[in-house]
Amino acid sequence: MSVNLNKVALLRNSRHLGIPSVLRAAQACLQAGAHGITVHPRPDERHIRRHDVFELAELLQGWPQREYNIEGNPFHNLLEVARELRARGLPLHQLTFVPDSVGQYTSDHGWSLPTDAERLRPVIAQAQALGARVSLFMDAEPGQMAAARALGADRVELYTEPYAAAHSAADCPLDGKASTALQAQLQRYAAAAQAAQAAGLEVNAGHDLNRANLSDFLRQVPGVREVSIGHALIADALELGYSATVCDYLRCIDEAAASPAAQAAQATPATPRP
Ligand SMILES: CC(=O)[C@@H](O)[C@H](O)COP(=O)(O)O
Ligand SMILES: NCC(=O)COP(=O)(O)O
Repeated sequence: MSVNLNKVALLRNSRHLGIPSVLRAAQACLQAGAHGITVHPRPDERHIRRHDVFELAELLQGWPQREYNIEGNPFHNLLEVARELRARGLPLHQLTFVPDSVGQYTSDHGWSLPTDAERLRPVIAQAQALGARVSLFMDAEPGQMAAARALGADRVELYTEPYAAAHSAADCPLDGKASTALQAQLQRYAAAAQAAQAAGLEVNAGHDLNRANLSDFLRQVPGVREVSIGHALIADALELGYSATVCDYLRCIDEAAASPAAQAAQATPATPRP
C-alpha cells in the first residue's frame, strides 16, 4: 500500500505555517509499515508542490525498501521533475501517467487507447530510460489492456472510483439493485486485471479506496500488486486521531490552570465594580 499525501499538502497550503508537515506524515506512514509514498503534483500546485517532491525523495533515500510513486500527466511537467530527481541521484521507482487536464478537480478517467497511444509511446520510453517503472492509469476495460502493454507500459493502475461508488451504494439496504451492480463492477475489475496480467502487465489500483471497500476489492480482483490510497486514509487519520488530540489540548489547559500564576490569579478577589 502506497499512501498518497496530496491531502496533507492541501491542508498545509491553507496557511503559511508548514503544518501539517508532509514530511512528518510520510515518516509516520513509513514507520507504520506503508510500502510506499504517492504524490500527484498538479500543475496548479494546489496540494503537492515541487519542493515536496524533492524533499520526499530525500526522505525516501533513508527507506531503501519502500517505493516512491509519482503520478501526473506526462504532457505537463512530470518528466521534467523525473529528470531532475535523477540528476540529483534521488529515488524514483514508479511514474503513474494520468490523463488529467490542467486544473482538473480530481482524476476521473483513464487513458483511451488507441486514441492516446502514439503520443504515449515516446514518453513511456523516456520515463523508463530514467529508470522508472511506468504505470498507466486506466479504466477497467479488459479490451484496453493488451494495447497498454503494446505501448511498453510495465503496469496499469485500474481507476477504482466506479467500484467504490457501487460499493458505497450497496451499503444501502433499501436498494436491492445495488449489490447486483457491485458484483457486476467486481467482475469487470477482475476481468480487466486478468486481461492485463495475460498481456504481461502488473496491476495497481486506486481512487476512492477506503477501509470499507478495500478488502472486498482485493479478495475478488486477483493479483493486485499495489493500491495507492489518499483521500479516505488521510480523512481516517484525522478522525481516528481526534480523541487523543483533544485530550492533549485539554491537558495543556489543565497544566496552565495548575501553574502558580493561574492559582494566584484565581485567589485574587475581583475588584468590585462601582
Ligand atoms: C490518479 C488518482 O486517482 C489519484 O492520484 C487522484 O488523482 C488523487 O488526486 P487528488 O488528490 O488531486 O484528487
Ligand atoms: N492513485 C490513486 C491515489 O493515489 C489516491 O487516490 P485517492 O485515495 O485520494 O482517491
